[in-house]
Amino acid sequence: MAQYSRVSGTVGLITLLNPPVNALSAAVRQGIVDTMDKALSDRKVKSVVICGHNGKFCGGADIREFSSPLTGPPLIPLIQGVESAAKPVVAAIEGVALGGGLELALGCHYRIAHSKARLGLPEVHLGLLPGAGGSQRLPRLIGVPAALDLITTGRHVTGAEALQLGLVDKVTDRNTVDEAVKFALSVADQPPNSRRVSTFPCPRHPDLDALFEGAMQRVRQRARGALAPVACVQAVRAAATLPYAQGMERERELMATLFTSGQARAQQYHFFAQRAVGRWSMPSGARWDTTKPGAVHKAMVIGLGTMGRGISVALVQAGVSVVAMETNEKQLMEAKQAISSMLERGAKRRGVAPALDKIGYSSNMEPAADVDLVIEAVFEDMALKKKVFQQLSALCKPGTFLCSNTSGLDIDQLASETRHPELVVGMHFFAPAHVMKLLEVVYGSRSSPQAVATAMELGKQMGKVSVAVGNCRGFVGNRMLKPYLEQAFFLLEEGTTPEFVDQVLEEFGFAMGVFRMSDLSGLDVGWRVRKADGLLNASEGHSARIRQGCRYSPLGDLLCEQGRFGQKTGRGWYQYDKPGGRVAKPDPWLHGFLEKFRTQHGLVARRIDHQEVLERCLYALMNEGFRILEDGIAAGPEDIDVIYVLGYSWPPHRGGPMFYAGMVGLQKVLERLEHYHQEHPDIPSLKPCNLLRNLVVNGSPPVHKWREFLKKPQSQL
Ligand SMILES: CCCCCCCCCCCCC[C@H](O)CC(=O)SCCNC(=O)CCNC(=O)[C@H](O)C(C)(C)COP(=O)(O)OP(=O)(O)OC[C@H]1O[C@@H](n2cnc3c(N)ncnc32)[C@H](O)[C@@H]1OP(=O)(O)O
Repeated sequence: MAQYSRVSGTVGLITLLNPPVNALSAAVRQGIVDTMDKALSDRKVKSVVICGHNGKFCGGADIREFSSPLTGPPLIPLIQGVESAAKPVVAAIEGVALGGGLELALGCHYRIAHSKARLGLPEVHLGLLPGAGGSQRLPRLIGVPAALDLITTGRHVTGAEALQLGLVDKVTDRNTVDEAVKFALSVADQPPNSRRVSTFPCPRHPDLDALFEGAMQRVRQRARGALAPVACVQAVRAAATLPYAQGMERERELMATLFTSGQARAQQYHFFAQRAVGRWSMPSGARWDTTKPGAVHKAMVIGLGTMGRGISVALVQAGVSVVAMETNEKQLMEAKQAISSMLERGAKRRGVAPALDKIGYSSNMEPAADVDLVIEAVFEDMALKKKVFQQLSALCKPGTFLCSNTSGLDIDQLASETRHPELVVGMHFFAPAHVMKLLEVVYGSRSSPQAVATAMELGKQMGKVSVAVGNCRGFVGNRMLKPYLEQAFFLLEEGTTPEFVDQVLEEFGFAMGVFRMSDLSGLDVGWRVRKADGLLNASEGHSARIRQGCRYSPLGDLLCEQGRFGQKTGRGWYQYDKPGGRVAKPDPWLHGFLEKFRTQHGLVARRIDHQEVLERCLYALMNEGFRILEDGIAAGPEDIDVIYVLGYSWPPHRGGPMFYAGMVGLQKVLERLEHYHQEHPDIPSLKPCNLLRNLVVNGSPPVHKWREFLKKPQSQL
């Protein structure tokens, strides 16, 4: 709804009221129509101010309403009504003016913003475009290049930057509503005719064709198949080339296509899923809203390889004092330099001073006695990690939380090395740790709710989306990666090439196909794990392609034996111009090697098509996702989907693997898995899991209902 009052004698003040972000729900839209009528018909009122309740102007259209038929007054004519008002209307922008919120402000005749307010048109992240005139008014107000940037990236600008762009008329550090009311008094006698943005001509640009060609190329490269960024460029082009009314018609057409697309549904699901994962729970019944996190003022990071460095930077940037520890002197010196320059670059980007005084260094564990939380980031080796946890347990003051950045080792084993296993949790960061938004917080069977709450909260403080998951090999992300990688290897054995598999996966929307990804992260990483698991040697009398009773592909091991570790050695699944090179080129040696391998093992290469690559890789991954839900390792499909989109470059416009399974149709996923499992009975990951079968038997309910079919995990406390 919206509240109305008359202030300072002649100003009609309209306050949008819909906590927490004053989204433009049907009730709010009706409220605006009613209060505008009041203000315009009250003869004492000479000008109008629109503001938002509780220091937030407006977070945009109510996204929750998009899934049902629209009711209430539509936004486009509402904004048109504000713009054509005969009395001057001023938007008082505090907190946020996003999406439809900024479009409403663009319909006002003046915009006054707090310097710290955030303004933007982030619809592109929801699979949409600014569909209430934003794509047509913004270029008219700030010019085509700046509008293209804001609309295609969805980035927020501060009030201060908005002033530079010409998006707002005035910026203040004082009370924005008071300033807007003063401003409204000062323009009360000026007819707003010349202030209607829709009547502005679009500022001329010397070479519109080149500008739009360049923009289209850039968005297509980044979009990975998403429709919205492309439609955003098309809509702005309409603003630049057509009269306003025709531009609005084009905006409507493009919006209608996006609005009804599966992509918009997927991206909106992802928006809410990112927020839902914050409401975590544990099998014990402990929950986010009943558990208080411990305070973390000072933390220690142990091991300053790539991960430890990134984690240290993320902590310092979150305002936590850090002791960064590394026993290898050379590594320590290099880390100091690298961390300082990362902090300096980050501070420059954010326009603040680098907090170099927040970090100290040590070559021994002693400082652990004085910290609230430790994050161990040493080499991925259980014996080494156990030793570190034993030492920490002896050194740390009571109550210090002990966290491991392991990417898949058993948290319970680490906890059992300490005197207080309840203080131990996994904090699985993703590289680069100061950039990537995802954090998997892993609770073991004895982790206390407070330890989980502390890690979750610390992740949030670092600007991450934290997802709480149970303890199992590989946790959620890497556990699901295993069957996906396996299928890719098997497909090579059966006749395809790394280039074809990668092409199919990249066309699907992954930033990198599985083989390019594996070259980037290093083939030796998986090799070491397989070695530790005793998988490298075939048992006597068994085929080299069977290990521990299941089909196994030794291809990765054979490459490692040749010293082909990927980008770092200049050779892997592809070849590179030098060690450390980044441009992957097909490698004739690799193709010959695959042929030889097939001959040696009596395999006849067959033609493998796009559909088979996609189905075998993705459906095996999804099937593992269903198993994870069945095992209670993830509390719901949203947890898995957020992990995959934010940590494994799953395309956001496909929602995440579990959401995508629903889009494809659970029945179809089940049938195809059954088909492939029949063809390959020695690959257990292709055997459809019970939860998937159960969901299909129950009519394939939509993803938000799946939790009803999950067994309540039993408390192990
Ligand atoms: C059949 C054919 C028809 C075709 C024609 C259709 C034409 C339709 C015309 C429609 C006109 C479209 C108009 C417009 O262009 C579209 C939009 O405006 S889309 C919305 C754009 N806005 C955003 O994307 C902002 C989203 N929100 C945020 O980024 C953040 O929430 C925030 C505002 C920056 C605040 O961040 P925080 O303080 O961190 O808080 P949270 O993020 O945790 O949010 C708190 C709480 O609020 C919920 N929420 C936030 N924004 C919205 C919203 N816009 N709608 C609904 N709910 C919102 C959020 O989910 C949290 O709640 P929780 O999920 O935790 O319960």
